Amino acid sequence: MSAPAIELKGISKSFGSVHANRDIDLVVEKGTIHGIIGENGAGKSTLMSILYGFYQADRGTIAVDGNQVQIPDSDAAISLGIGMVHQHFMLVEPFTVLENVMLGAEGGSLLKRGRAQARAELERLEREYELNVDPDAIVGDLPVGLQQRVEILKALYRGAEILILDEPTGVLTPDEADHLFRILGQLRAQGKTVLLITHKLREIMAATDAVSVMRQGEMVASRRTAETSVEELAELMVGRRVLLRVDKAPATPGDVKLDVRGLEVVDEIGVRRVKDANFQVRAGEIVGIAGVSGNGQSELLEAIAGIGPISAGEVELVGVVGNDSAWRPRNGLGHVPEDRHRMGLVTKFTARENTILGYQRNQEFGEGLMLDRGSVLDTCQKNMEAFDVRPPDPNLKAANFSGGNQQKIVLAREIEQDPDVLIVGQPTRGVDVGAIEAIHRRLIELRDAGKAILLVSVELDEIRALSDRILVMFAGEIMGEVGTDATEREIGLLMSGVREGEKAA
Ligand SMILES: Nc1ncnc2c1ncn2[C@@H]1O[C@H](COP(=O)(O)OP(=O)(O)OP(=O)(O)O)[C@@H](O)[C@H]1O
Repeated sequence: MSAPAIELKGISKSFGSVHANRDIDLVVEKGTIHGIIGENGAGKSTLMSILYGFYQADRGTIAVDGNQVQIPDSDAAISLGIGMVHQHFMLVEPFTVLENVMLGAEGGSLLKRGRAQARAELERLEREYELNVDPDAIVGDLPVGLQQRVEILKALYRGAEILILDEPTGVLTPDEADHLFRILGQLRAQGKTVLLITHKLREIMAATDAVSVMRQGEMVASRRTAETSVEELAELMVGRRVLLRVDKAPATPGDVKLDVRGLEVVDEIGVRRVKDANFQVRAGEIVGIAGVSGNGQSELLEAIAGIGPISAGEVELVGVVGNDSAWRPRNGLGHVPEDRHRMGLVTKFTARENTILGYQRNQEFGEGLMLDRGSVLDTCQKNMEAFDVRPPDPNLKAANFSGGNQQKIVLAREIEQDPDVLIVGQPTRGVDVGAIEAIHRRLIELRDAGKAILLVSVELDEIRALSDRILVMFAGEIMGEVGTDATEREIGLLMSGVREGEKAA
């Protein structure tokens, strides 16, 4: 048997007092897809960053193909055949696909190939791995699924034999995710090795050969995928049994709290993103909006939250305290935006500062221009406890929390303000199974306490588990409403733009 593609021994890494990685051993066999799972903040991204030369381990050794190596920077990783597909792509948007693939590969013999040869090589890679993208397309114009392919092509162009993917499906539609897994299968068939970080245990079960589990900086288990189950993996990750379904009593809806009438959103180039949306959300119910991402849900959510344009129609918060002011967060409307980096957090600010983002004018945080620092700190600590934010350090910059813990900071801020109406976009994106259980339970508690909740999620399972009624959006239009007993197929048809009566036609 050949040497493992990667063998890590005793890898440790601390950031101040945080032991992000403790004495980690890991063996990844060549020609396999190896999953890495673990709670938010378990240390997965840190470990992969060490392997890619972003961070240096404090202790421990790395062997690639049986040879012990040093990886001082990402150039060293690339020359060892290690490629990384980042969660947030590192592409130059105004450049073409070909230019992006060539960029940074200029140094060595790669550029000497010249542009024509580079194009030929790119086209060969595209054919070999089903990675079709137009080499002359401008990267900024491509949807995220295709941008991700460019990242993969870029790594392969540099000769990657080992590919690290950090939560690659978080931003993809289900079709794009399926295609990605076909590509990963092709890579494996050609003898390449894939390291896949994901929170989606179903993806682990469907796509990987082996899986390793991290918890609080340690590697706690490795399994062959065929010999484990979703339940066992969930328990290994969080150290306790996890309820993988949501228990809830039927809703008892009260008065209408959110009334959306004839809402239209037209974007700056004249495309109707939301078409004549009409619906209501009552106190004590969760209304879910299902749909493949990019079908107008984001624009709808932003229009209702008062941060996106409304071209026609009305959004009324009925009988909600302070509804006369234009300042939405004080009006009893909480908003968890879909994109926590763009809208939910200021990553340069500390967790404490992020606790009052958008709420800084609330009286409890001080009068006029004077902030009551004690009260802000107290709220931050309470929020961190309620949502199990790790580490519970109010003075840590938002950027230095793991992705899932950043999400918890945003959720805590919006939910703990006790709004009458809560609109929530992708609440569990990048969040681990244990935290998903807690977030789902909290949303149900809020519903049962009489809050009106509008939920947008591209995870159909999540929509079905939480919602009392489901609206399905397609191409900006609400195609129909279904109850919680609707089958996946029924919802799937509406999601692809087919109404019940239209099937025969
Ligand atoms: N640059 C940094 N400075 C300080 N602390 C950091 C830094 N990078 C990571 N950490 C801390 O190290 C720990 C591990 O974080 P890491 O991002 O590796 O977790 P993760 O398993 O990838 O989590 P997630 O699933 O939420 O993305 C966390 O407690 C995090 O706050």
